[in-house]
Amino acid sequence: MQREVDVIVLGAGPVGENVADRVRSAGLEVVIVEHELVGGECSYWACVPSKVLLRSAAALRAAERVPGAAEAISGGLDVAAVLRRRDYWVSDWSDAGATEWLDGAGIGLVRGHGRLDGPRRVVVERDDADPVTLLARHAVVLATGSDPVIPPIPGLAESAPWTSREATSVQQVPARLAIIGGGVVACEMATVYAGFGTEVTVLARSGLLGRMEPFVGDAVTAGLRDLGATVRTGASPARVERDTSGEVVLTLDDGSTVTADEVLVATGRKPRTDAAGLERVGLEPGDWLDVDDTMRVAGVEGADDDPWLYAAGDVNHRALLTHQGKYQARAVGDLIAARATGHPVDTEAWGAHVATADHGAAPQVVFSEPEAVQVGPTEAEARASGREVGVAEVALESASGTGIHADGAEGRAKLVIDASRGTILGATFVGQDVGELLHAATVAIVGEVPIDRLWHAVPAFPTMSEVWLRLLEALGRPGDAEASGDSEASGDPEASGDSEASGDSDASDDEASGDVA
Ligand SMILES: Cc1cc2nc3c(=O)[nH]c(=O)nc-3n(C[C@H](O)[C@H](O)[C@H](O)COP(=O)(O)OP(=O)(O)OC[C@H]3O[C@@H](n4cnc5c(N)ncnc54)[C@H](O)[C@@H]3O)c2cc1C
Ligand SMILES: NC(=O)c1ccc[n+]([C@@H]2O[C@H](COP(=O)([O-])OP(=O)(O)OC[C@H]3O[C@@H](n4cnc5c(N)ncnc54)[C@H](O)[C@@H]3O)[C@@H](O)[C@H]2O)c1
Repeated sequence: MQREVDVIVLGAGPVGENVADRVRSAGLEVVIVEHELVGGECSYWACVPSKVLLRSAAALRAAERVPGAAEAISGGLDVAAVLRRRDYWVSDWSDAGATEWLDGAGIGLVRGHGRLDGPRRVVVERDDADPVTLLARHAVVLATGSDPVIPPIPGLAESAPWTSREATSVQQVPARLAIIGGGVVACEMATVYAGFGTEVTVLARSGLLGRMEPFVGDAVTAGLRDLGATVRTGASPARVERDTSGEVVLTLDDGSTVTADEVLVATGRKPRTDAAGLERVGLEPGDWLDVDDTMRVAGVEGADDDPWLYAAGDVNHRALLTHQGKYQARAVGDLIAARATGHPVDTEAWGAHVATADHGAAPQVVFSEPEAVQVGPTEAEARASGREVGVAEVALESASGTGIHADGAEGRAKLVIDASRGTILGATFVGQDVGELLHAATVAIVGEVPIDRLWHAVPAFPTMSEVWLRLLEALGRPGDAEASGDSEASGDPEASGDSEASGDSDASDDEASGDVA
């Protein structure tokens, strides 16, 4: 069977769905191919279940930190209720609702495994029917996502390790969980399971969250230890074995052992391109797909003057984040539609048909204990790029809203500045509920808002956002002779109560630094 449509999208994760939605909204005929669940990794085994599993314990901890609310707590976390809430959010791993949405949007669905079979041609192998060949009049978009990597540690693959899938779809919570890795999945899952009362051991070969500012890893290490988790940095498993009793024994490179009921591998991702027919268009199966800012795949045989193959989301490795993949999807979907319908194409930086923000303006929230968020480069990355860099770093509790939010709240905030242009390059926050502080930083970076103008963006009193004011103070008032080298940031003169929690000026002085190098 053969069918011709305007656009074929391979993979119905959040990214594929958004590409299909954009081209369909422009009036094109689109078919999406999915071999598992419509909604993809994010909806059933990643973002959604992980955040639901994290939320209940975070809410409980938040209440414990506020006198008056704390006294009302009459028990511990109800893990069964948390799992039930997770089951609701993943629709019991049914994609009936998602397919209904596709139907309503006029997007065709072909269930089965799709692979490229030449230019503009996709073959879909189906379980319950003959293969179907799809031909695209305009474009094929690969949105096939990524899979977890299982590193070649002797015995690991044979020990029935968990990946993020088992960790997020758990029905029986293990008493002991060893986690290999120190990245985002490791930190979030350590937070989940420590919150459940599991004995968690994190084995990180370097520090935690090593791609963020160094103080982030320190804060999350301390936060996880406060939850009762063991965090071992500089620890690498040399051998893993599941013994006859079902226990997993990890022998580390220093000869010590860790025994657990399950071992979670959280050591990064690989592209789902090994069985996508890449070899039929001159690409290497198993590789990440190299794309330009319009998501056009580089190196496609015979497509130099006639682009037709695009890749968006995890599979292009620009940013392994749902929101960033969906942003790419909007850009490429609109680009394909514009080209197909003869409308102007805007591929200049920050234009409608490019994903410019992937370079240096992609925000990430790590929902660990405490939360850790970042947009743009770290100080080290900015310096390595050869820019003239300034920094401001203050304690989160220098804003009195932080202390009101939760007793004993602590955290840090840092801005990385392009000192020659007077704009923000990067921002990092760590502390309870800092996720909601991040978008202001993203807006300032994308908008290239001059720091002098940011003094007029007044954060409301007494919100945690007043930490922005503390950061500006650390950089110095516009026109101050020695503005940017000032290492003193004042606390909040309105604050009262315990100086450590409220951001009293004395408390914050030695916590703040402004520096231009
Ligand atoms: C535990 C965990 C938590 C996460 N939490 C967050 C978070 O909080 N926020 C965030 O922004 N990101 C988070 N991420 C990352 C996020 O899940 C991914 O960035 C996102 O899922 C990528 O979307 P995608 O559509 O590119 O790929 P996917 O969601 O993986 O979807 C790809 C789809 O393509 C299908 N497919 C693949 N190959 C074929 C083929 N040949 N034929 C047919 N169908 C195919 C797959 O079955 C799948 O449905 C998390 C990741 C993990 C592992
Ligand atoms: N909240 C969020 O935004 C969120 C949550 C979860 C995952 N994600 C995305 O999913 C992606 C995957 O997350 P991840 O945590 O698997 O990857 P990661 O790249 O964040 O971390 C991988 C970790 O594994 C370690 N590692 C790698 N190889 C190893 C080996 N052989 N032995 C021991 N340790 C090893 C690394 O040092 C690192 O600490 C991330 O890129 C992230 O963007 C996002």
